[in-house]
Amino acid sequence: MNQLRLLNVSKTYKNGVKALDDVSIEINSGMFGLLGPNGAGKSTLMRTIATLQQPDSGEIYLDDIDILNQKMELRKVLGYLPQSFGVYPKLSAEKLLHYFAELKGLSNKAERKQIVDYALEVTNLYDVKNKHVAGYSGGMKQRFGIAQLLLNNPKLIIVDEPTAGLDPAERHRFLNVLREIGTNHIVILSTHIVDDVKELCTDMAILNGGKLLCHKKPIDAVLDLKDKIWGLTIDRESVERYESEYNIISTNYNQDNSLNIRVYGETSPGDEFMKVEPDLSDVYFVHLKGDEVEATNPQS
Ligand SMILES: Nc1ncnc2c1ncn2[C@@H]1O[C@H](COP(=O)(O)OP(=O)(O)OP(=O)(O)O)[C@@H](O)[C@H]1O
Repeated sequence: MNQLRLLNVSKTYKNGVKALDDVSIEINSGMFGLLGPNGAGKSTLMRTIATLQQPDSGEIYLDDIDILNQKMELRKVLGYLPQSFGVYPKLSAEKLLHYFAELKGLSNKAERKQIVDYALEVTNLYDVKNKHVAGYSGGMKQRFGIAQLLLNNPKLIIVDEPTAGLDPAERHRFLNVLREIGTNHIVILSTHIVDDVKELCTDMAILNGGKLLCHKKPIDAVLDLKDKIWGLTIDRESVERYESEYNIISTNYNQDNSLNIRVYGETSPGDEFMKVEPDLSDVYFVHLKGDEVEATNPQS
């Protein structure tokens, strides 16, 4: 069982943006979702763990590897899929993987074939292994990225917003690949898509403005909101009035002139509201909203 530990990690960019603000967290084997809006600091955190940039302060350990001081040790057991990656030559997926495996020092042909076949199978690319990677769709390229990092037999896999540009079918396939490898590695998936975490992750944290707002199993985080989410359908004209009177955490427009609002409250906000089952989106919005309120009234 592997464990990643971050202790008081902070980073302020030269322009004054505090991208990481005293982040401490422990992450164990399995699928971990790091959820946050654009600009939350997710990429900064992923790149820092991947040793691609240095924090201003803090410590990071993967088991007994001191990541910030033993970069090469970490890189040997790391698989990192960045938000966007390079251009591929016109080579088949299989040839390219053999080439990468050779670069990694796997000189024994039989061993190399075994790991390349495994990587192609896990990522569902075996049937298209003879096609040029340059001609792959976005989703296939993402899966190829995973195949490539599996050659390392990594203990820690980091994927930074991998589903952002994928169509629903490709996204589904990609998540299935992650699900498959998540069982025996630490896999950290950064995303702003709540459903990615909902469908996949056994543990998660929410990051906003460089701060960790919540670290919980999705199932427990949803349970915490039981009996605290209230729904109501209103017409569009009344939106502003409800917004000023209630703690609305999300709104969903219907095809007619109405919209469904969801309100957070320990008790019913009013007779017209109905108690609704909480879901992971509620968890996300309740935390982001709470953070916003705290930022405007820091002393309360
Ligand atoms: N090299 C940099 N120099 C200055 N500011 C930066 C730099 N990189 C990121 N930032 C800022 O730091 C904050 C966090 O950025 P980061 O890319 O880590 O967030 P993110 O959660 O990954 O967002 P996104 O989903 O948009 O990629 C943002 O305000 C961003 O503008």
